[in-house]
Amino acid sequence: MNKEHKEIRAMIFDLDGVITDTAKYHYEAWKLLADELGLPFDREFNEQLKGIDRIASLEKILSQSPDGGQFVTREQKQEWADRKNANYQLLIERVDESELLPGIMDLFEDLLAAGIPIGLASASRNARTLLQQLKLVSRFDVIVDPSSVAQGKPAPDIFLKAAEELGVAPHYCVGVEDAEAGIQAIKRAGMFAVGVGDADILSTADYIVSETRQLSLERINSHFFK
Ligand SMILES: O=P(O)(O)OC[C@H]1O[C@@H](O)[C@H](O)[C@@H](O)[C@@H]1O
Ligand SMILES: [Mg+2]
Repeated sequence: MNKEHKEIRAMIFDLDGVITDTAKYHYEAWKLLADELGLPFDREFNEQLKGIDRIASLEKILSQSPDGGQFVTREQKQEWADRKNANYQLLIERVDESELLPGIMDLFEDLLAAGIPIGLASASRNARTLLQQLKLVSRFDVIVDPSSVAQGKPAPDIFLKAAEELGVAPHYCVGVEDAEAGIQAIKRAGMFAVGVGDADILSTADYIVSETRQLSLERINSHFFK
């Protein structure tokens, strides 16, 4: 592709840990369940669960048990996943606009002013509820339902679906993520990946900031054009 014609035509966001700090509530909700099941679980292990859907996350936790969780039935897994989700829904009940991460609203304003559409590519089935609580639903041109894609992150499906629904070719899209699995998904989709968080964990991103307050359209643009 001719570099001179390269420009950002869409920005596609993850939700948990990028727009709002719900990543901490996912951790707490899994921790409660893991403690009940007597399974080891800490913040370091939790890093592997970021971006990963509910059942796949549970399976990773169960893989820590002596038999690797291989004899757990589908029904039992569903029951535990539902229990984690009930824990999580209690924790997010009171989330409102005050829990928007710093700099996100300014970035959305800049995107709006520049006419760049915004998509949501969250693995969470609670995403729409959270966007409602954050009063953000109308900000998004596209919200992909994670149950509508065949494979979760790190597969590229959800980012590709967002780009398709926005009508923008992937190489004109920027994806923003706080999880390793999410960065992999963006890269596999052929998009420019912005990582928010630890540079060691997100090392395959094209541009990394440690906090959302450092995100700006101008800075992302200057790296996109490199
Ligand atoms: O259980 P939910 O709300 O559908 O979320 C699925 C996944 O959504 C992702 O956004 C989170 O990073 C994961 O931690 C979470 O497991
Ligand atoms: Mg995330």
